[in-house]
Amino acid sequence: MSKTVAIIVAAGQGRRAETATPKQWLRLNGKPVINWSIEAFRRHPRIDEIIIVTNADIPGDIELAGIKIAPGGETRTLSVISGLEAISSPADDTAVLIHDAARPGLTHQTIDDLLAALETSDAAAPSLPVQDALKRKKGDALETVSRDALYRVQTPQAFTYDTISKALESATDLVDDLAAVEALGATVTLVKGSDRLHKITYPEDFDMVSRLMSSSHVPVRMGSGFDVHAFEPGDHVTLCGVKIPHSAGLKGHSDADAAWHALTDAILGAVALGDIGDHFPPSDDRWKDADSGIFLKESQRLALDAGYAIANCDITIICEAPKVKPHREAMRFCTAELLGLPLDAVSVKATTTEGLGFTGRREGIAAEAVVSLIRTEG
Ligand SMILES: Nc1ccn([C@@H]2O[C@H](COP(=O)(O)OP(=O)(O)OP(=O)(O)O)[C@@H](O)[C@H]2O)c(=O)n1
Ligand SMILES: C[C@](O)(CO)[C@H](O)COP(=O)(O)O
Repeated sequence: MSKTVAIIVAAGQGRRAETATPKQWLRLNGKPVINWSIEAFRRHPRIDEIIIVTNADIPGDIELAGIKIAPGGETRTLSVISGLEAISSPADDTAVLIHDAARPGLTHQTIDDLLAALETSDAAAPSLPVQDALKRKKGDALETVSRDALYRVQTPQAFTYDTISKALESATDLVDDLAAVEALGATVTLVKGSDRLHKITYPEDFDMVSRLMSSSHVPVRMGSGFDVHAFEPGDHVTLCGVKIPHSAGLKGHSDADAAWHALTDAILGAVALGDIGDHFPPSDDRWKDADSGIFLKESQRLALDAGYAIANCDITIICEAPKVKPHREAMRFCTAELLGLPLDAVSVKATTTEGLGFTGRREGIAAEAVVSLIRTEG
């Protein structure tokens, strides 16, 4: 597949949800409903382009960097067509994932499953079995409908560009996008859907989706991080943002601040958002010689977006030299100031390994960090 594009349709009025502002712009578990899907796509390594379809003025707290906006249509289907028209230089085999903004519970597992299914099918979608008994009204009577081979189908629905653009050519109002390709006899794979992908449709859905997405809706979360950098020729090391004179430097793509890297990983770990390498890959030139304070601040922002604030952190630096103690207060101060925390919420400690191992042989510095986060709302 040449590239992968995510289209998030967000041009609906949300009438059934009965809210003054359409549901996709309301906050859920700490951020706007649509942000959950934007971030799931943005963080997925295979998504090359994201398009949001809407006519609304998008609220300022939605991060739109690198996202294209396409105009909404009268119906969901017309909005999807508008999104398809906005794709930059599509090829026949461009993979297109079409997703409802109203389904915030998207996970990378679903995206992975859909893209894998698309390798061998024209289309793929997440689906769930029907659990309840199904009845059809026949006048005043009821008849039972067999559940065999019946599925509830969710979004994202995945297609090759060639398949979906042809299928929707003259469509105007379909129940979903699969309906268009089914009519052409295309091959469709159903992958495992999930309860947390439930669509917010009615007022009670907000609460239900919030709970489904927050199996981790706990008041306190913990995270731990660990990092190592090797020595190289140089005259200082940077730890917790403080330049410490030394007979060697630390080797790394960024400023090699092992202490702040460990703390960044601890924060990301506490909210299960991957690790520093996922967000700031060493292959990205933007992070060459970067101040690691950027990574730390961003991890704090991501945690806040997920509804958690840093309560306290404890960093341990492991090396024979340089001596950390004379710089410990500056390191605490620098960390507390960057994160806007009281000084007594930041601990920095140091230890040697008694001459043992790579730190004992003075080949590099290791750092570990533990952090606790507290819920900011809900
Ligand atoms: N003309 C439309 C209608 C719907 N949608 C989007 O399609 C998704 C699924 O639609 P639905 O839940 O029906 O949303 P609404 O149309 O907003 O809801 P309602 O039917 O209750 O008004 C939503 O993300 C919605 O914003 C869209 O982009 N353009
Ligand atoms: C596209 C969809 O979300 C797939 O389940 C669903 O068909 C939308 O239906 P709605 O009636 O427009 O909410």
